[in-house]
Amino acid sequence: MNMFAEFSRKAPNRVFLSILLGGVSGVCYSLLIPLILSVLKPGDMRFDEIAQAPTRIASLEVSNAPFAMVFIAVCLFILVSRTLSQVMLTRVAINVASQFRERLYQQIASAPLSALESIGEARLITALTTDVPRIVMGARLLPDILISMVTLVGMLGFLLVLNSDVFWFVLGCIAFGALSYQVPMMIGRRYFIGARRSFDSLQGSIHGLIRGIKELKLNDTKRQAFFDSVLMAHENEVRRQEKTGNTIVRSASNYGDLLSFFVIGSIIFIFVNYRVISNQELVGVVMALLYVTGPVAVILNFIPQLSISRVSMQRVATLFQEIPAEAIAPRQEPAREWDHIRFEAVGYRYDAGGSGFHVGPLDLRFDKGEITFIVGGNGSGKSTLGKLLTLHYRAHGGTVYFGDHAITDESIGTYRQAISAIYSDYHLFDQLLGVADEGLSTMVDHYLRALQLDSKVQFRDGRFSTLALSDGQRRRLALLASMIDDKQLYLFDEWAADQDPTFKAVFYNQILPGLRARGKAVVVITHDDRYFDLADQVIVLGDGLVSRIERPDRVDATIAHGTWMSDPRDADIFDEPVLEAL
Ligand SMILES: Nc1ncnc2c1ncn2[C@@H]1O[C@H](COP(=O)(O)OP(=O)(O)OP(=O)(O)O)[C@@H](O)[C@H]1O
Repeated sequence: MNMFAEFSRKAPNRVFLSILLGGVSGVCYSLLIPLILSVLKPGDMRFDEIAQAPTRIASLEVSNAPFAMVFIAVCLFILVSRTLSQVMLTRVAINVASQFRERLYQQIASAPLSALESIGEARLITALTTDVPRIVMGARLLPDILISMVTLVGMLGFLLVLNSDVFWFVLGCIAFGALSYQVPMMIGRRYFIGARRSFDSLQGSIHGLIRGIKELKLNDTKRQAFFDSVLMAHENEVRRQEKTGNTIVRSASNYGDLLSFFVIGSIIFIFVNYRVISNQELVGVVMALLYVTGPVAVILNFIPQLSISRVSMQRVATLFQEIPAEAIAPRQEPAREWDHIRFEAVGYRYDAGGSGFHVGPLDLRFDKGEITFIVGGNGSGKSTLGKLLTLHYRAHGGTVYFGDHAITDESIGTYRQAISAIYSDYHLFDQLLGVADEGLSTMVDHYLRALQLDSKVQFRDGRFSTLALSDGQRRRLALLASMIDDKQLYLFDEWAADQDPTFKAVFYNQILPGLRARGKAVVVITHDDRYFDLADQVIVLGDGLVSRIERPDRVDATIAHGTWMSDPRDADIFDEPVLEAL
């Protein structure tokens, strides 16, 4: 991916105009020297005649007034055109960066969950927070580099007019300098690539530090080991690579800085002995070369930074390639009515790069108006089955039916809309997104009371007043959001694990039966064997396969405990004494 090509593709007109302005500004910049020389050397045939007598302009005596005016005009023009060029190209750069991020957001949102799980959070966050700003930084340098290049070309043109021998000599020196400068730059770039790669691991360790702070605080030995062999190992690796890369690149760029002086020295000490050159020409050449020192320094100093940007550009490009688009047809069929979900020989295997764990083949059925418990030992494949059921994972074999409809690329998107799931690694948003406003506050307040959260959280202007809650309370708030969604299939992955016994009972004896009574298909991944009787079917998993399916004689908890967790949309239950049934 070429940064300049990307810019040109995004905003060709503006990029062209800014290059034009940058180029013109560079030409004007390179015209300043002949202009000054022509004032200092009146009578030189190469330059126009200039006025000798001072002219009064606004009580100031000005020599060579016409030249002075041209000089000021050129300076002002440089100021305006350069600024415009920089501002325009920087704006394009900011747009490109923002579009990069947006493309990443879109790609993340439309990638299969399995691909995101295997890429890992650390890499995605680093791309968004480190690589994209580096790309912008590189883009911001482009106008300066461009202007300096044009100045350099203009100055070479001036040398050609002055003395063609000098021109060829300087050109040869620049070619040699540029080539000899490239070798260390390439080596330095390798170190930057290495540092960038190590940065992903460092990011992962930083996550470990922040998320694992509680464990680390309780164990000094563990903390020390984590610092020595994980966090600081990555930190040192990044530091080492960046230092070495910078040392090489800095040395090369200083060498580049002095390039103009090497050329000047070669001309005044060596060249003059081999070719005829007048003193006036020599002064002109030296002035031109001194003048060009700045632009050369800009080009050479900014190139290292550009190479850092290029590394980031490549990382983002690789990431784009690694995140596959999910196989979902752009036009989705409307969902048909369904009363059950059926698995027919459904199988799923984690990539060989992951655990290689395999689930299935599974033949299962989940009915609306029934509660299914999925039980089994740790690692038996319960959550994997859950993700197959909620259509987050696509089966690698077999077919998932919603009613009589086999899920395909053309329908998976619409059938997903019928599902609400709370996984153990759920994310709680501080607002209810995509829900109609009408009656929302009343409904949320009802559920807040029912879930005993009304003294902790308020719902105002579409947001929850706080998410600073206990684990169990946060999970209740996630349940509230799920209830508001009012879907047809509910999946709870160990939802009740961190609820107190009272609320656990509420969940199993009231919330689940309430959902069943409302005709939802309810699937619960659980270890709470005390409540197994409540289920219509219990699927026992072992090592990715169904060990057995039980259908306990259930107590109809809905009838036993009323409609405590009913949807306020269904009935007028606002006056019901909450938890009275307990
Ligand atoms: N993202 C993943 N990448 C690779 N392998 C995975 C991934 N997630 C789970 N696995 C593998 O699949 C197996 C089953 O995991 P799963 O989460 O389905 O088990 P579970 O029954 O829900 O366990 P638990 O009761 O501990 O939550 C695990 O042993 C693990 O080897």
